[in-house]
Amino acid sequence: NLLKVSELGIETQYPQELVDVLSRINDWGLDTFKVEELSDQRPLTAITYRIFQERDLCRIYSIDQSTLLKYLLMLEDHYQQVPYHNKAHGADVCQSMHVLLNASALDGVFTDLEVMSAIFASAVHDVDHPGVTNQFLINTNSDLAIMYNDESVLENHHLAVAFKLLQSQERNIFANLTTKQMKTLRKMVIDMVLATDMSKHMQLLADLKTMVESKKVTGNNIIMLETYDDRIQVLQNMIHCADLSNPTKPLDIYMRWIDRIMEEFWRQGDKERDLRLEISPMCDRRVASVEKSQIGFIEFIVHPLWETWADLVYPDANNILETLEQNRDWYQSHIEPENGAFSSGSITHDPLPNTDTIQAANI
Ligand SMILES: COc1ccccc1COc1cc(C2=NN(C3CCCCCC3)C(=O)C2(C)C)ccc1OC
Ligand SMILES: [Zn+2]
Repeated sequence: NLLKVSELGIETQYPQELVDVLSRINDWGLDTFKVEELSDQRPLTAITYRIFQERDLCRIYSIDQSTLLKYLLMLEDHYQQVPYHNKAHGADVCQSMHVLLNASALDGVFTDLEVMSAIFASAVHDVDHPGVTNQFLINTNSDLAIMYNDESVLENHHLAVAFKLLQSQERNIFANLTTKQMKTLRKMVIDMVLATDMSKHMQLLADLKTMVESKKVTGNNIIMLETYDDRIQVLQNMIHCADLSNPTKPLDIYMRWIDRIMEEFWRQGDKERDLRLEISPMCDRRVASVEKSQIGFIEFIVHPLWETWADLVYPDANNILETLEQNRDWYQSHIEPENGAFSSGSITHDPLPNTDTIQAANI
């Protein structure tokens, strides 16, 4: 088992099972929940450590393995125990990003430093998330909203926490980077994590569509990205896709993420009710329709994004888009009847959360 610990990075009573689950590190649909169970509640450390090994980043950047483990364990401990935005979500987005980076249309496009920045950004992107939205923090005059003047409040906080944890010598995984490399990494990580603010979604998607329309590829269909702006734009959309990847995963896994996000939004709704605040859209556990929320989420946000991403990296994301559409169809055919009673012979459905509902949610 000692060998296993150094290979896995964490202690576990199930080393072989964990090695087996992590052997799917390069696959879409790796079961993050299984990793969570088998790693003794260390999914973020287990997955991120495995990805660093897979990509040989410790050798390339002279990162001491015990320093990496110390940083990852400390980072993981700074994810809060909230229903959805916890360390399992961080681990899931990190592993999803790792797979997206492997698209053959992006083969050789990004440097090792850009790849490490992307993996690091994904691992840290929601650290110390309190389980409420930016709007809630603003509406309740929270310390965080005061600190960040209502602008990308959560995303600025995640970044500050992630970089502060690097400041101790025993956890500084980037100690052996040159000053220039560190400057570049820091800028890219900031740009990627800030792009996970849902209020930037429409602009990000519009820019991605423009890029797809003017897509330039090499002879063997590899995307050409000449400027920093083009390169960071692809990485920003990539982390945004990874963050919104739950509906593109196998249905049983997708459903477990839904359970978690609904509980987190409903708890916010409970807080808003107690504070006599207006309850955010779809956050009232007494009137919520899980199926309708998912259909609105996919129709208005997730599918438009993934359809455009699939165009950019065509045909590498076709299977992902296919699973998304199958999951959408499943929810469309499983909308629960209006609280059991049928009105005169026909089922009437409220219109799906229309765009002003989505707009109202300040995305
Ligand atoms: C419109 O969507 C919903 C509304 C209320 C309940 C559930 C949904 C759909 O299910 C998910 C939603 C999210 C998110 N939704 N949003 C916001 C929330 C405000 C409303 C509109 C803008 C989107 C987020 O920032 C994240 C990414 C955390 C993440 C995973 C989900 O399912 C696995
Ligand atoms: Zn996230």
